[in-house]
Amino acid sequence: MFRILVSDPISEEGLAPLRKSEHIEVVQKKVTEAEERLHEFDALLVRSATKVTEELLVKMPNLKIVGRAGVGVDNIDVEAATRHGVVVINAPNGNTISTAEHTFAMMAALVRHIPQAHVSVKSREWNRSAFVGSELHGKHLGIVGFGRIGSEVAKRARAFGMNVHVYDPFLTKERAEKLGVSICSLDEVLALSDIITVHTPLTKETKGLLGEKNLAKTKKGVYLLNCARGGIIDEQALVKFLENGHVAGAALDVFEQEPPGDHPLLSFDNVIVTPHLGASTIEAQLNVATQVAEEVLQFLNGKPVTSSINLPTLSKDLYEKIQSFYTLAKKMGMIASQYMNLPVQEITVTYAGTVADLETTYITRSLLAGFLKPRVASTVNEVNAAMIAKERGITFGEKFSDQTHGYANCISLTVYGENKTFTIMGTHIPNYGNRIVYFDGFSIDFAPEGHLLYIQHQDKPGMIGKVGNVLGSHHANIATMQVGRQQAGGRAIMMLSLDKPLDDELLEKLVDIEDIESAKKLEL
Ligand SMILES: NC(=O)c1ccc[n+]([C@@H]2O[C@H](COP(=O)([O-])OP(=O)(O)OC[C@H]3O[C@@H](n4cnc5c(N)ncnc54)[C@H](O)[C@@H]3O)[C@@H](O)[C@H]2O)c1
Ligand SMILES: O=C(O)[C@H](O)COP(=O)(O)O
Repeated sequence: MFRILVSDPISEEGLAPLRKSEHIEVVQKKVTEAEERLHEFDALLVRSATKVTEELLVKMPNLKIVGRAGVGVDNIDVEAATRHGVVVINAPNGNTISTAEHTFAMMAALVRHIPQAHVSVKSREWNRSAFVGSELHGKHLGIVGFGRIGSEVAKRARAFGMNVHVYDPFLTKERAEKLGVSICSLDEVLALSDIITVHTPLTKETKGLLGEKNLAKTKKGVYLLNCARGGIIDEQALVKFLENGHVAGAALDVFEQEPPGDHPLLSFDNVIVTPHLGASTIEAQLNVATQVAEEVLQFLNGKPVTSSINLPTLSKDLYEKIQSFYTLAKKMGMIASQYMNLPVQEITVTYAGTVADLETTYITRSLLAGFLKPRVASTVNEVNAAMIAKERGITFGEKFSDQTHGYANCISLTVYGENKTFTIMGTHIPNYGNRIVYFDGFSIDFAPEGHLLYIQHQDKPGMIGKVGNVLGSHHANIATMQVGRQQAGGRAIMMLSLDKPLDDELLEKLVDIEDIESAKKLEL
């Protein structure tokens, strides 16, 4: 049974596919109400209210995936989730239109004083002269952050006859041209705009981006909007600039603390507010819930997720192409880790042939996870493998080569320990499977799976029989056997696959055979 905790209000209709599955239990409860069962859940679905902290992750040792039904993941400690091997996904597109529309509704309401006029009329007043507004037409709109929402706001602004100025340090000239906007510096946007709206994520760089220093660069009488994240416009600075009359008004959907409590901003008549409603439409909620539910189902079925924050994302198509290499790489990592049973400083993966054209980051992560698995007690997977390797002082890198050694594709792994280097090479043969074709100096050909026994010995007649005798007399059945040697009468190897794991006593008996140099078992 796969258990999912839904700790914020998420569209029931969107989650229906999860509820339908008999292998899934969906529990709808706040984290605080589910304290006693936290350790059971495999997945956690949230919006912006639940804070996914390290402390919560520790209480949820079974957690594998956090799904954010929305865009912003600033309520999730992604680094901690990565460390715990927990995949974090979001639903980045589902609420774009709703939030852009909300921004626009706020903008129109702000410059036409609609909320204030509404309250006045409801109080039985009829004061037309108190609410004279301004047109949007012909005004200069500054957009800070030109991603999904920023660009949708721009489209609507142009339809209203506004002049749009955009600041986004990551926006390419080509994309700006395609979207019909001119890229400006932040200072230009501040100086030119009658209205400024922010649509960036909340990051170290954007926190307080519109603070005292930058607000001082804006036009007197500027209107400000924040439907992105509380804190991008510094709230204290905003209070100051409202008090001195420099800022004509502000529309805020988000706050540094939510709910904002008795915040001084709420006492300004020219500040209009909504309680983080940007994504609160039936359509957006259905979209984000559906996206997250589909992703969780994918994950549950061992398929790739497409909107992960802490994993390279893969399309279904690409996943199908890399799946075999992904498995091959993991097994190669596991073999290397067990074979090189000593501290390792460096790992290099070389891709050649058709595999070199694929998303190798994913394959490398799989290899690292396979390598680390026998060595770390905590969960290790593609999500945290790179981080754990780094923490353990293991550097790793990818290389690309033309040398396919006669195969259509080839993955080589070299592991560098203090006094030993180990190289293994694998290939995937369509309709045949994964094969290891080179092992620590020997050409060989075996399938990397099951209970393997690797023996190094002198190439002498009768060695196979001696090994077979010892194994047979202890009821250890040999499924397959591959042999290799560097030269006749020199060093040779056997790679056997057995029906059952070999016990250590038997391993010692094998090493005692004359001319056997070493015997190691490899569990894959
Ligand atoms: N109010 C709501 O309910 C609501 C709903 C959805 C999204 N949001 C928030 O809106 C914001 C934008 O969402 P989106 O989906 O458009 O995200 P997005 O990732 O598509 O766009 C963000 C843009 O900000 C730009 N950016 C990053 N750092 C910047 C900086 N220092 N200066 C200027 N630009 C910078 C990025 O290049 C990107 O183009 C996010 O903070 C998101 O959490 C709020
Ligand atoms: O980042 C988002 O998607 C929005 O802020 C929406 O947040 P919500 O899901 O809590 O409404």
